Amino acid sequence: MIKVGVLGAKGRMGAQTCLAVEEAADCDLVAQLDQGDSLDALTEAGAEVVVDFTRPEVVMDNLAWCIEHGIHAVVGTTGFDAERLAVLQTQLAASPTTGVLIAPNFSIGAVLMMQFSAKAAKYYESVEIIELHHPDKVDAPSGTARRTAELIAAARRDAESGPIPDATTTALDGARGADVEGIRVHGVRLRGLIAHQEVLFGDEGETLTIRHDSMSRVSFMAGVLLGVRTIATAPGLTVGLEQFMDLT
Ligand SMILES: NC(=O)C1=CN([C@@H]2O[C@H](COP(=O)(O)OP(=O)(O)OC[C@H]3O[C@@H](n4cnc5c(N)ncnc54)[C@H](OP(=O)(O)O)[C@@H]3O)[C@@H](O)[C@H]2O)C=CC1
Ligand SMILES: O=C(O)C1=N[C@H](C(=O)O)C[C@H](O)C1
Repeated sequence: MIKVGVLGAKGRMGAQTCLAVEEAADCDLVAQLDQGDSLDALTEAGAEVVVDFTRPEVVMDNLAWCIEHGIHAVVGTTGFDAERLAVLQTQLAASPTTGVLIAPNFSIGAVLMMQFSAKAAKYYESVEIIELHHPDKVDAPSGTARRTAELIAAARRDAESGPIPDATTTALDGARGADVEGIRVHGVRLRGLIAHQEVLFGDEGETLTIRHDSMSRVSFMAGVLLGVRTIATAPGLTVGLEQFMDLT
């Protein structure tokens, strides 16, 4: 049995994760912590793996504590940039048997959407991303959109693609979205939505739209459990659930 602790257990994703871990025959939910709870409860309960769905402003402290105590971490919380990942690499170097997975999106379909988008990137002159989420989300653009843009930008660099055409010379603030490594990312916040993304590619005479929809938070749970089951075999830092999937 894998002893699992959940951070952010009272939140939307944390609560769903507690249910999924409780239902998993090979997992034992030993700690459910939220705002104000001491992390010491994790060691007291013997947690081997922590799942973090908290907030960008607290996740780094949680991870520093977990790494220091040799507890593996499966992380869905957003807010990771190159600087944060470098900090984690340094912390993990001092705890070489500990694994941390940072997964911008745990939905298998969303991972495939990102991978397909990276594959398509070199064939199209134009690309833009639209992410659509529930209005209670605190960060924009979404972690998934940022990661998708980074993967597309890397693929375009590798292919030595030219600049994306855009003749805009005057615009209202925000009209052309955020710029993530040269890729335009647009955010929608709408009651009724959960998590959705479209990646639009265009070239002379054709467009390609790759769309993914999470209609329920259950959609993230297969990925979370894959992370929980795999992380102990993957010491160090892993970014992206695709690293634990067979995508060959
Ligand atoms: N990777 C993925 O597949 C997914 C990632 N996410 C990401 O996960 C994160 C959480 O999303 P969501 O569940 O919707 O957000 P919620 O706001 O519903 O949940 C976050 C929970 O964490 C609690 N919390 C805050 N600080 C701490 C702390 N120091 N220790 C423990 N708990 C704390 C919050 O309490 P309080 O409200 O009192 O602050 C809240 O209960 C976001 O970054 C979101 O983008 C979401 C969906 C999927
Ligand atoms: O806050 C959310 O809900 C989600 N957050 C993640 C993100 O920012 O990409 C994953 C998914 O989009 C849901």
